[in-house]
Amino acid sequence: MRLTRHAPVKRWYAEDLIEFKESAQKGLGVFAKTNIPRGTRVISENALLEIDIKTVTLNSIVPAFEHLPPSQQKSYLELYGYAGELFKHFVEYETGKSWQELPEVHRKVLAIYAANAFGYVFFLGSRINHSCIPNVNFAYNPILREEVFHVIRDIVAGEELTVMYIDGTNLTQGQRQNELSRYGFQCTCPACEDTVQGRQRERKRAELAILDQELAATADDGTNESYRKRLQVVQKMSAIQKSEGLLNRQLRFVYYEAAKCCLKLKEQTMAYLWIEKIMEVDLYCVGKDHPEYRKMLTIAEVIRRAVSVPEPISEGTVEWFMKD
Ligand SMILES: C[S@@+](CC[C@H](N)C(=O)[O-])C[C@H]1O[C@@H](n2cnc3c(N)ncnc32)[C@H](O)[C@@H]1O
Repeated sequence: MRLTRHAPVKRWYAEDLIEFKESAQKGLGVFAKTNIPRGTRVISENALLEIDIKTVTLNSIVPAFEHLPPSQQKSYLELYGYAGELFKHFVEYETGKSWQELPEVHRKVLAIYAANAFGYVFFLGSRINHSCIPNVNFAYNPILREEVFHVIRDIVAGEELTVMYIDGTNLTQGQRQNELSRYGFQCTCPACEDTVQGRQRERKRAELAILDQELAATADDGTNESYRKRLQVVQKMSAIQKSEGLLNRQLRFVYYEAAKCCLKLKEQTMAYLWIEKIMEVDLYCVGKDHPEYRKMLTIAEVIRRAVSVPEPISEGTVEWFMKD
C-alpha cells in the first residue's frame, strides 16, 4: 500500500464526448453525449486513494484518507458511499468498535471506499456504474501513472458507460451477484435480466464458468498434450466471450494463453495470429501508449520475421513473451 501521494492531481475527461448525470435507480452515472468509437480514451486520472481492493485492510483506509491533501479529501468526500452489513461487521471486527461508535467522518470515509473501490478510488472513474457486459475498460498505465478508461465497443449518443466492478467474465449470475452485493445493488444489466435473452446469455456464462474450471484443472506441465488441451479450451472461451460482447481485457487473457500454447507447440504462424488479436484488444482497451501494447508490437515483429524466413523462434523470445 502506498500512503504518501504528493504527486499533483492529474484528472482529465473528454468533455465533448461524455457527461456526468443521474442514471435511473443508480445515482450518478456517465453517459455518451455523442457517438463514441471503440478505443476512445474518455477518462485519464490518477487515483484519489491508492489502496488496492485486493490487498486492503480496513484499518488502513482512514489513515490513508487522512494522509491526503485537503483538496483531495474534499473531492473524496463528494463521492457516493454505501456500507453493507457485512462490511460493517468486518469494520467492527478489525477496529474492535461498533459501527455507530466510530466518528461520523470515519464511517463516511469507509462507506465511500466500500462503494467506490473497484481497484482504487477515482474521482471521475468511480462515477461509472457497473454492467456484467461492460462497454468501458479501465487499466493502470505505468508510464502516464494514470488510470485510463477506454470505450471497448462503439457507443451511441445517450448510452450509459459501464465498467465491470468484479472479475465476472467467467462467473454465473449468482456468483457475480454474490460479489456485487458489497456495492449494495442488484444487477439488472442485460446479462442478469430475467428475460429470454437474459437466460440465453446466462447459459453462455455458465459454459464459460465450466471452461474456466477446465482450464484451471488442465496442468500447464510442459507437455504438448497439455498445451493442446489448454489451446482447445481457450479457443472455445474466446469464441463465447466475443459472441457475448465480453470484450474487455479478460479476452486478452485467453488470447494470450492461446498464443503461449502455440509458441510452446512451435506453431509459429498460429501464435502470430493470436498475438495480432492480443494487440487488437490492447489497442482498444488501453491504447498504443501502454507498455503492454508496445511490448506486443515488438514481439509480433520478431515473430512475423521468424515466420516469413522461416526460422524457429528463439527460447529467449518465448520467455520474454511469457514474462509479465
Ligand atoms: C462506484 S459507484 C458508481 C457511481 C454512483 N452511481 C454515484 O452516484 O456516484 C457505485 C454505486 O453506484 C450504484 N450502482 C453502480 N452500478 C449499478 C447498477 N448496475 N445498478 C444499480 N446501481 C448501481 C450502486 O449504488 C453502487 O454502490
